Amino acid sequence: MQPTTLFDKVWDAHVVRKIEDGPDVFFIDRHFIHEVTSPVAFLGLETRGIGVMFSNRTFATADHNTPTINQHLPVADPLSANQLKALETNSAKYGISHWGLNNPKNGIVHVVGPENGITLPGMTIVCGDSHTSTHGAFGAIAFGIGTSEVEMVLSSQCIMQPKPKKMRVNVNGPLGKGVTPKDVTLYIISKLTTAGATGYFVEYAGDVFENMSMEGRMTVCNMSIEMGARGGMIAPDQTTFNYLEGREQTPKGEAWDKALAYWKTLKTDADAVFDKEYTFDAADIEPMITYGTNPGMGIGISKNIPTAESVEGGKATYDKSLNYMGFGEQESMLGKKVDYVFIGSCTNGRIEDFRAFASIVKGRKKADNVTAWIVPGSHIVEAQIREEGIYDILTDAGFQLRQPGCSACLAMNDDKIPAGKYAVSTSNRNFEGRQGPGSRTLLASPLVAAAAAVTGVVTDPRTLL
Ligand SMILES: CC(C)[C@H](C(=O)O)[C@@H](O)C(=O)O
Ligand code: SF4
Repeated sequence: MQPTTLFDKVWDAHVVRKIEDGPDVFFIDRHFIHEVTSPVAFLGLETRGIGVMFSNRTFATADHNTPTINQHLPVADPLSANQLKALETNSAKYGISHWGLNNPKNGIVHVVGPENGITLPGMTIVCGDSHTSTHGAFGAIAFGIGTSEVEMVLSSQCIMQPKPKKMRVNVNGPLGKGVTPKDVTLYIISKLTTAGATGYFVEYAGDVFENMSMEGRMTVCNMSIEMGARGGMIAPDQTTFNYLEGREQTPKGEAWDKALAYWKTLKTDADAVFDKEYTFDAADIEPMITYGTNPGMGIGISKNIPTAESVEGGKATYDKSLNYMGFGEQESMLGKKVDYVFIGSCTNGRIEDFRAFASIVKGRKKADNVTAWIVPGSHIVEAQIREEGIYDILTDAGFQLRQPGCSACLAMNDDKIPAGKYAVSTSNRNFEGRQGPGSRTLLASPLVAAAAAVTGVVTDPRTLL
């Protein structure tokens, strides 16, 4: 038999119909929806007088427009309130499970799916949201779709998709002190650029990923789309199975054994061929930070901002970007003043991220010049933060814990970084105005965020560990 990749195995198992010279008709196991990209899709169903085909394969959670304080109060912003209401009403109308504000299972869609065992290996998963790639950490094919496709999946549980090309990114060797999964992904994107994986679906392989926790794998797969990839995935293994076993919606008893036997077959065969392959050495990766306005503009924290010649997009893009950020060519990032620190988002809003943040904060104090937004990815993460004593470490240091949501990741809610201010952020995008009009974002890991939060400037976390 022809050796095949993990991606092919999962893809081929879901093709409902092959269309000659056209996209495959593809079955979707799980469909996540949130308040931003679903209202128009539901409106479409209504206009056409059709319903939702598999409400039990569809899951709704509110995250983008939710406030992160006083969630028990009515949502003040009328636009946000409307979106949230629409999600609730549509879910009720079509019998879709809905985790709205104050539901103990509420949180960011890409955090709650895996946490509740809805995301499983070998599945196809979509959501009207680009960071759906996160779920690929479980060996699922997961990707973002547009609102018209949301309508298509709601009504037919299928989607039309051309098969992407395949890329493998290998990273091997032990990771250095203070080097986290976020640094691995920012490093890969800095090497491949934001367009380097356009048209590809990426499999991450090598011992760095084999030794990584599920939280870390989710961070890496989450950021895949920032290098243009359709999605990213990692073969399921014992770490995956341990994470999933016993979660609310994972199969139980005999069904678990049967699922497990199938999941164990989900790996790339030894001689399978990829359209493109990259291999990196873990020893070359340091804690990373971005200095520009796309996620590919990242450097090792001890390095200087590169010259225009070495940057994707050429001098015009480079100058515009540095001008927006208020930085100069060849400057060091270390010591730059920080106004805001944001830890959270579907990239770094899981328990392991708060553990990392607390490991630096413990016994130190928040810097006076820093406003910190500490935002768990879900209520379940929030509960873990309290149970594990992280809450006490944070409050002793002068930090406040907020309630779950996308928060300052994209500022569709009240958490906006003011114009001109610098934010060290554990999220995934540093585009102009992403965290609020005129805001300046430095993407980094939870360790780098913590180091900035206690010193008030960009600081190498290795000096505090
Ligand atoms: C609002 C939503 C459609 C968007 C996305 O697709 O990613 C958001 O989650 C983001 O991160 O920019
Ligand atoms: S946390 Fe950020 S990246 Fe993730 S879904 Fe929300 S807005 Fe998008």
